[in-house]
Amino acid sequence: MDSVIEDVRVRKILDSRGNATVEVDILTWNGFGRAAAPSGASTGSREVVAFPDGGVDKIISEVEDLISSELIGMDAEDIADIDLVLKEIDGTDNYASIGGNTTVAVSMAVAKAAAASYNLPLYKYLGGNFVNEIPYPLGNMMNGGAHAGVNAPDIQEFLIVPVGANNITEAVFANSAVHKKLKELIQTKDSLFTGGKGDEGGWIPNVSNDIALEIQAQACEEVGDEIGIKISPALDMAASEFWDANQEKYIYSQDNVSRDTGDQIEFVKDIIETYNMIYVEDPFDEADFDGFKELNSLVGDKCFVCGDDIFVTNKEILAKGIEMNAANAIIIKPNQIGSLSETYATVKLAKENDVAPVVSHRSGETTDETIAHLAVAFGAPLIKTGALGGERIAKLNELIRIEEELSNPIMAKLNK
Ligand SMILES: O=C(O)[C@@H](CO)OP(=O)(O)O
Ligand SMILES: [Mg+2]
Repeated sequence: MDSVIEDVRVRKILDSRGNATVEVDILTWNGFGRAAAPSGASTGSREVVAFPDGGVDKIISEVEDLISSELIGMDAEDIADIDLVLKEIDGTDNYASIGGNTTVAVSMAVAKAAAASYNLPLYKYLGGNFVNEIPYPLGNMMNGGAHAGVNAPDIQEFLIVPVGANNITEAVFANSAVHKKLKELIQTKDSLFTGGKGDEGGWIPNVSNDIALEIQAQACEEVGDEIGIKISPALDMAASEFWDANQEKYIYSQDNVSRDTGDQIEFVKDIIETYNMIYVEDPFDEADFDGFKELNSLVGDKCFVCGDDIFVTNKEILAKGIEMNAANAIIIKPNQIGSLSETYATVKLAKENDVAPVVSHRSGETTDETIAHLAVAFGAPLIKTGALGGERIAKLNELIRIEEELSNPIMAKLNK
């Protein structure tokens, strides 16, 4: 009764890139939930469709009433049933008619409304009373590729993990200290540096991939020494973006170098070993399960080899990855798959097979803080949600609040 849905509202709002996205309100007898969908720039080809032709305007004019007439009267606690209803309304297998961004915003708002109906925070409603692990934040320090402009490195994201942090506050401030340090270090290498930032708040330096890697490591070391905790470098290469299928090569335009798959395996392995990288995401094209498998067998004991575009939060595709031992971590982005229950199914399969779920933002975000709760509820060891910028700190500051609420919080175990 408390959680029976009484009203559904869908509105068009801005995302951090200035594009339109949907925000959904769910009102129950005794609660309220609001969630907004993010958008990617370097998307995997097998992600569900974000919006149909006609975009958010079509959702408001044609789909909102359809959804609200089905959902009003249903119990927000029945999230899986509601997700099925959304799938039926859509009628395709990739949310092509009403958009995975629409369905995921509804699905997350429903979960938040259910939690609020019982006066519970979302992480506790979904994860139970015993959850107490806080994920380490993968902080975004420098941007290249699809998240930056011309003359930037080809590697999309130079990330860090403050692995020695004892709590989330220490962790997020370590990340912001490295971000500040990098501004100084970039200035010594790039005389034309304007202080420009990419979509996720990392700096955009006009330097080679190698120099970016060097100053990333230097910043981790210097700040780590200053504050007395270990900080490890990490990457999201988003290699599908610079894989040339015709030439069968990875094209590093900034360095004037191209590498075939064998060279790429060597190159990435060398980076991981030289810089003690704790995490490398999408080091190969999304179709290259063999490249992933090879790298994972070489470095998987000391480094998270994480699949994003390759798995697109899809349980069936992850099952193939598990069978091949292609990765030991998976990016979890609810809008890649279109609903909370499908997201959970993928997380469950990952955890059952020792594949670490890494809950993640998108490059186009809003101030929605839901993924902070999902990361804690799912027991994710890592959360990827930038380091700075209003839409990024919305999640980080929510983690600080969650940690404060927990009676015996501990940082997650990374086992690397
Ligand atoms: O590649 C990624 O992991 C994400 C987020 O960092 O980028 P996008 O949202 O553009 O896919
Ligand atoms: Mg990625």
